[in-house]
Amino acid sequence: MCLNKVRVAVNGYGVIGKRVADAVALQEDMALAGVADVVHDYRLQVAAQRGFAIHAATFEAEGTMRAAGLPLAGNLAELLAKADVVVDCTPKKVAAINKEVYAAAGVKSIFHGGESHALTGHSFVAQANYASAIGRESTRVVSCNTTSIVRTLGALRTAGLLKRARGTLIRRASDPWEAHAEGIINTLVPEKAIPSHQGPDARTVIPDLDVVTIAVKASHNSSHLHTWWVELTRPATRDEVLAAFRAAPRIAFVRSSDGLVALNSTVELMADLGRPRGDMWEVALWEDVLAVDGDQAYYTYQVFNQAIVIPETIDAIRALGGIESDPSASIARTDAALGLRHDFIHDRD
Ligand SMILES: NC(=O)C1=CN([C@@H]2O[C@H](COP(=O)(O)OP(=O)(O)OC[C@H]3O[C@@H](n4cnc5c(N)ncnc54)[C@H](OP(=O)(O)O)[C@@H]3O)[C@@H](O)[C@H]2O)C=CC1
Ligand SMILES: O=C(OP(=O)(O)O)[C@H](O)COP(=O)(O)O
Repeated sequence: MCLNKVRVAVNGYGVIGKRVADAVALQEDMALAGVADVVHDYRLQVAAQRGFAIHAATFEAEGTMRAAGLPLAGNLAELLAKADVVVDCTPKKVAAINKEVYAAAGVKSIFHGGESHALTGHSFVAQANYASAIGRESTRVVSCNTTSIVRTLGALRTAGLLKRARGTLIRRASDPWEAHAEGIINTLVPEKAIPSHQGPDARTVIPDLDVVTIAVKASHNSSHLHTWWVELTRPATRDEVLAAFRAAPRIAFVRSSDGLVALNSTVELMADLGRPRGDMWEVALWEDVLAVDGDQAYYTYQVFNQAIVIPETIDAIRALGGIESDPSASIARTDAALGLRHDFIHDRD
């Protein structure tokens, strides 16, 4: 570590990588060593404008990036030489090949939800298992959907209320930047396997969760929506269930009565709040769409997939870097630096 700051490299400057780079730059205990990628279009040109040190991730990319006029600071090996931790944000299945490269360079590595649990043997959601990641060589920040599942079911579990949960995930078809290249129009596409992979994936973080998920791809690109039916350990009141969610980090209540009636409403709200890229890092849980009937609870929330894993990634860097042993302290530090809220409209604190 350098002057007690963890030096962080980001490999893959796409939807997740560019947000990780910005978030790292905001942390007082981290320094962004640079970013690497293989593309030379507007995405990396903007990174150059932001003053980030840009590296070519492959030999082939070096020539095309130079030819496009990108100010290259070096190759991937040179980036790794000035980093303590690398966050791999390359596309699914590319990342796995990189693991040995990182290990050989003596750099700790963080992967994302497109990779398997087996790649690192540890899957990360800060509020659930930060402590077991401290000092590890690598971990995997689970996907956006799985992160939301662990945050919300973890909240009910911490309150002693969770028996079993069944959820339906209505997934966005593509990310906005690539909507021209792939997408679904005027239909819904059920995922072929039940359970969909997110429920089992949540068990890589909390092994004893009784959870089943079904997923459907829909023809929008803004974010995901989950509906849940949860059997509680005992009859409870609506207020008790709300209190369990309120006590957990990174869950923000939204209300239809505030005009927040759909996925696009919160997307608009984030823009109005001046959030970078309109990002929502919190799970947005509809307070007035939550019902409890004896030992059965029903609720709905939104997962802004492009940003929800960013706070977790920052905490994972702190855990692997070994600079913070208290999970709550890391979560608080991350959330303050990024500006997470418990409620976007009303003062809940
Ligand atoms: N998108 C999302 O909402 C979420 C994604 N994730 C996970 O995050 C990870 C990254 O996904 P995402 O950000 O969406 O991916 P993107 O496709 O948006 O970005 C990946 C970037 O890495 C580049 N790249 C391709 N090959 C290499 C390589 N060999 N070395 C370096 N860079 C390379 C890509 O270039 P090119 O475009 O040419 O391929 C692209 O610029 C995945 O594991 C994904 O599952 C997790 C939560 C949410
Ligand atoms: O939206 C995502 O990726 P995608 O490009 O596979 O749709 C997030 O990584 C969530 O993926 P998940 O559906 O595996 O939880």
